[in-house]
Amino acid sequence: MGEEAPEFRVDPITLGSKDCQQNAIVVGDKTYVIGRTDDDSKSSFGIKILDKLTQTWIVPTVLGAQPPSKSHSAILINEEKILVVEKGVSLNDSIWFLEIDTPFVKQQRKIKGLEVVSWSKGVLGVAQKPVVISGPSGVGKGTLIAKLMKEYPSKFGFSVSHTTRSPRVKEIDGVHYHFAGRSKMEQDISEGEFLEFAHVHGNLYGTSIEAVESVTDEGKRCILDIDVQGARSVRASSLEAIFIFVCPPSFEELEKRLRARGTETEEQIQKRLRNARAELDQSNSPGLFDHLLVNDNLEACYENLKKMLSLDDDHKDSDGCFIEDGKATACYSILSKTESEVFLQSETGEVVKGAASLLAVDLSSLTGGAPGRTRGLKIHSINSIDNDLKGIR
Ligand SMILES: Nc1nc2c(ncn2[C@@H]2O[C@H](COP(=O)(O)OP(=O)(O)O)[C@@H](O)[C@H]2O)c(=O)[nH]1
Ligand SMILES: Nc1ncnc2c1ncn2[C@@H]1O[C@H](COP(=O)(O)OP(=O)(O)O)[C@@H](O)[C@H]1O
Repeated sequence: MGEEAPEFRVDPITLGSKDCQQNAIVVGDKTYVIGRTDDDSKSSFGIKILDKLTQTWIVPTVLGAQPPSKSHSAILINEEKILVVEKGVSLNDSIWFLEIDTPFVKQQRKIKGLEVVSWSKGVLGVAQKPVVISGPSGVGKGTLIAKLMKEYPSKFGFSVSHTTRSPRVKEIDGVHYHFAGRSKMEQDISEGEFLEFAHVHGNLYGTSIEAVESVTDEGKRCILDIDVQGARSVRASSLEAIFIFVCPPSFEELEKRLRARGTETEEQIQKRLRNARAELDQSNSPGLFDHLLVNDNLEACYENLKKMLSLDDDHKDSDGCFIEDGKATACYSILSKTESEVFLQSETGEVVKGAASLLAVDLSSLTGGAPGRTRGLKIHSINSIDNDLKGIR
């Protein structure tokens, strides 16, 4: 256990009304005041920053879904983020990060030219790596993914992309794609809500962070069907994934499949075939794809895909990391912190079933962050008698 970090000062202050609880966190020349405010019976989190140099208050633009705005305690984790622990909600919903200077916040500050902070929800456990599947139009990506989802409905979940293209006859909004208007989609991209986006065959396509996170929240492994540009962007992002490129046995067979599918006009088919050549050329880009999969015989190809996925099966499902009864209402507040752990104490003093009156939150292997989730939290009980991680399934 390390020493208390001396440079982090936390001054929880409770102002006048019991409806307005605020925490002041000092970070260099700035003081972040995080407070619950009740306006017109609607409770929300207010955030203000006092710049000590200029003695002025700044109201930042706040990105991300905010915590439930019950009572809370807060502590500075490092110069990038503040941990906020909510009381009166389930333990699974109680851990949040207010990002004040992460790479995402820095980028958004630059884009907007404004002071920005962003919320990110803390999630226990690590998830299995998402699977990115790319390949030319008509090669059989959708067919392979549909087979996988049918055979393993509780193991895999599909990342539903946004697109500005029109729906095909059998496509359902929200299931195959989120069919979106261009201006709204462009605005959401500029707000930082997308993991990646690309112009493909004349339309805009993109993966929202929520599309991936919501699958992962369900404890499923996320599958992304995206083009090569998208795969490149995901490679460059903080999302660790495995990348598979599906190739046709020949260009002639690709053309045959595309025509047989009967979903595109001749002009659209020609455009897809032109783009297919470029995509096939890029499939060998060094360091981009982990696996090349030839889709000749469908059943044989599907078996190969399954083999590829089990090769990467080193991460266990995340449900092993949840505190038993993490859905029960909890009332923890921050007690202290070390380099990598924050200690929480139950305010009611009573032991929540499966948890404990004293918890250690291990922050050493956090991944992700605003505007999605911060994953990789580990929580264990440190009750004096019961020090054996009782309560961790
Ligand atoms: N970059 C990116 N590409 C996407 C996304 N969703 C779909 N695509 C790709 O866009 C291309 C066209 O998809 P679609 O219109 O469904 O046509 P299809 O490939 O002929 O079935 C395919 O290469 C998809 O992999 C996305 O969210 N991002
Ligand atoms: N191995 C295969 N052999 C023959 N036809 C295939 C094979 N895989 C897929 N198809 C067919 O090819 C067409 C294109 O497949 P699809 O999954 O829509 O491709 P993509 O999603 O890559 O655009 C579909 O009509 C599908 O039934």
